[in-house]
Amino acid sequence: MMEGDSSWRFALPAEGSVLVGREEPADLLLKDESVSRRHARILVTEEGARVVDLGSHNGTQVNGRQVEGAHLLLSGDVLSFGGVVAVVRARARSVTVRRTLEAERLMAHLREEVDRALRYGRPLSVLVLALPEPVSGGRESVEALLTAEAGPAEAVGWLDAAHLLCVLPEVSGEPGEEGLGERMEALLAACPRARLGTAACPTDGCDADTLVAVARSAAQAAKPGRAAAAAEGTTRLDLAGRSVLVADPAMSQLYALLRRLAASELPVLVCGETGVGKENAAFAVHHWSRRGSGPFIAVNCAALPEGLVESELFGNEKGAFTGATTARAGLLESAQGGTVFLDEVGELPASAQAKLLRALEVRRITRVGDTRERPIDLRVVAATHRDLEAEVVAGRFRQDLYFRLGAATVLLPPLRERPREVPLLARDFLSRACVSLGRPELVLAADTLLALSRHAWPGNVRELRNLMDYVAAAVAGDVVEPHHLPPRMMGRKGAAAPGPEGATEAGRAAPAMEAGAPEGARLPLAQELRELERRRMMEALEAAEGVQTKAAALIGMPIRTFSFKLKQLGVQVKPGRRSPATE
Ligand SMILES: Nc1ncnc2c1ncn2[C@@H]1O[C@H](COP(=O)(O)OP(=O)(O)OP(=O)(O)O)[C@@H](O)[C@H]1O
Repeated sequence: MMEGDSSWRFALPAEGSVLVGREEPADLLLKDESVSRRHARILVTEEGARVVDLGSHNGTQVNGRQVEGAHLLLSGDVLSFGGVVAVVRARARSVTVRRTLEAERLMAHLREEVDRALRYGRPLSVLVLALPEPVSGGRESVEALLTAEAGPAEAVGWLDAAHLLCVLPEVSGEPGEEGLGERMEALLAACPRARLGTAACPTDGCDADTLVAVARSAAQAAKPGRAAAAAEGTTRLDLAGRSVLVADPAMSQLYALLRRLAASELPVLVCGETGVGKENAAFAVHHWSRRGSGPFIAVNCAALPEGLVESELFGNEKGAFTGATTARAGLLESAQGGTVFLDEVGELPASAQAKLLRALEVRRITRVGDTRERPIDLRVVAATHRDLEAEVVAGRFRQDLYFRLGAATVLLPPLRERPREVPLLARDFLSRACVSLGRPELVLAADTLLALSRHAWPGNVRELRNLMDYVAAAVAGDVVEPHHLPPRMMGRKGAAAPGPEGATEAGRAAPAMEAGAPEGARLPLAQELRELERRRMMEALEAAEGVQTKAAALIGMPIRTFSFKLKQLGVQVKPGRRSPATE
């Protein structure tokens, strides 16, 4: 939820009704003036969650469109109640979806297709068509076209009044690919102002909700009458040399909030688990603020040497304590004109908390051992992985300081709740690690992407980055296979890793994978089969002098599957010559 200057989280019940409004007895109580007393109702049943506007003054919108009737919510939907914005995040469904409504039936079908694609290593893509307006004429012409064109294995239908979903098994999502290119052209011919977005499994996601969310943001990024692939729904922020990838809809909203906050002088409190990207968020506030050209001083409050916390923060006079041989400016003073980032602010001892509060109130500091006050001109951005409110209740953190620092609070979601960003960040970190080691690029095998998508990431983005650094240094071949990943990433006896929200129906049914087998140990059967397939494909390519159609025919594999698998194996066939480049 993004309300005013802060973001927070609201968990929907597994089943029941949630009244959204500005006054009691609302279950989701919003203070923003733009919200009506009784604004909307969210109904959660085993068929999913739906939102209904209750005749509110400023309306309820989903993805920028006014809600009419009961609107089904999908993961990644951006929901607004007046000026309050929420991003919908689906938890894994443990209940079977009753196949009554079109969108639910489609999603259930997609789940089955994702399962099949992952289980048998088959290509699968989804295509989302976003209509400029939910006009019935456009809808009918698209429907007529689809009925005439749809292949037997394809499923098509409306996600909502403005979004059409096509599930395309055996399509890998390559631009201009046979089957996909014509379909997109035909759709755009029927609906010239629509936007198209595509996403492929497992490259862009390993579960149905993620694939649809990715394809929808790609469609949003496309120009009217154009198509965009998943990568175009991703933003790379270049913050004075720091590169931050943002693809998850909640992260996009949060970065938009950070940009708005940057324009003010408010202190910002960034909350989230360790390694989730809090420092990047703090730096973004600094970079986009009028202080952007000033210093950004990051202070890890948990790492300040005990007994020296105050002199480190506020500086000291010569002789203030044993060892203070010279007068020294503290970290706050060195952030003059810029921003001080107080990481792990919850770890500050009580005396430093009191002194910090005073410094922020009077905008002056006093060095340890000094009596003079010195003016400071800085902005504070603090971060914590703790629940500071609970720390206040427990008497470990000053309430007045909490109020001061937390004027605007931004809660960053953990990586396991941003499934879209896992493959993106993994590829990005891996590619950078390869460049810095001066080695050729590595490719993440489909099963490796699947394992990454199921991992719970307790160390969040940092854990993923470290893993990719390790993989770049340790893997000798061209492809990162699941057995290259550390054993903790994989479940015992082939069970999926217990990613609490990440495991899907498809995931649970996927084939067993084991990792971390010692050298010389037998490979799991699935992997042995992949090795064999790879060898046969390479032999066939050699025998066919690099001509893929011939090679595929030699081993009796459909050409589409052959080129999809080559791509997954990281074999680049030069255009024109069509011969493998990596063997
Ligand atoms: N969206 C992103 N794109 C690229 N890199 C990222 C992203 N988010 C985090 N990282 C990288 O992941 C690592 C951890 O991020 P960061 O230090 O910001 O996390 P943190 O929440 O401040 O961690 P801690 O809780 O330990 O202080 C850094 O190397 C950071 O650059």
